[in-house]
Amino acid sequence: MRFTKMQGIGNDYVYVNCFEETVADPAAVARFVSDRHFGIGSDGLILIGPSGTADCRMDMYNMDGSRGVMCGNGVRCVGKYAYDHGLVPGDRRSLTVETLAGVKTIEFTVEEENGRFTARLLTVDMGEARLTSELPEPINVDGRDYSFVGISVGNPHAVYFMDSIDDLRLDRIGPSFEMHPRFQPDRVNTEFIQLVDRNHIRMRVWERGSGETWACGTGATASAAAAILMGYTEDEVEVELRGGKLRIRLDRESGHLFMTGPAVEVFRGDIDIPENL
Ligand SMILES: N[C@H](CCC[C@H](N)C(=O)O)C(=O)O
Repeated sequence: MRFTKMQGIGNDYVYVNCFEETVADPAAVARFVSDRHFGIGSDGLILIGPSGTADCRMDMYNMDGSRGVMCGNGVRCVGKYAYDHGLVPGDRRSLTVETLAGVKTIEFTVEEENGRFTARLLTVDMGEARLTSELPEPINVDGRDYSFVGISVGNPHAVYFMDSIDDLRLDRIGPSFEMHPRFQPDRVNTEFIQLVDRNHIRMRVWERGSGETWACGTGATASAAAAILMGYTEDEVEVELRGGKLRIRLDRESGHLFMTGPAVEVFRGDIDIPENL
């Protein structure tokens, strides 16, 4: 199976061009390729395929093989892949990607790299955020009291505003937030936010199905929406994550949130998928 390894501020996935390849059991392949010791190493698997309603389609699978509805860092990389690999005409500076959370429109700038034009900075219309909790809602996790803001941007997020986030042992506490009864049966992506000022927040994330990742585009979008809703920030927020920074902007007229960030191709390869996955 030919693949392309790409990352959006450190949130790395294995991408497969399903215009050319067929992946019979994406959940099993996601678990196999994501393994950082016995596979390629990634936060999951993303399939880029044909669409009847957009320039292409994105299907995203977490490290544990569970299917995600939407992936912010992933859809930027899909946009870059589609442009760089000629899935759309070279004079385009925007394209559409079909996802389980609807068709997303991406605008991008193009740079010349090694004599080729390539998309590097991309802005995604992430649509509207939907509040899924009280503002905020109290919760007890492992005997400790917290409060969270529940936000859906197609996929579910629970946003916790903390005094500090660097000392959090997400490897220990993350599963308790993901598996808390309040968020079953779907589980939830959990963001821990430290406010810097009215235009900057810092974020760490424990992702449903992937654990702590170095960035989460939908999580950054949900967190900015929560911070704006709570009155903590202005309508444009820089979100600093472990792997880099994203810019989230709320357009009050449309109610849509726009996420801007980079997308990088790391390497290409070919891997034999075992029969008995
Ligand atoms: N890393 C992704 C989020 C994937 C969400 C996935 N963990 C789920 O909802 O199951 C992002 O950049 O938005």
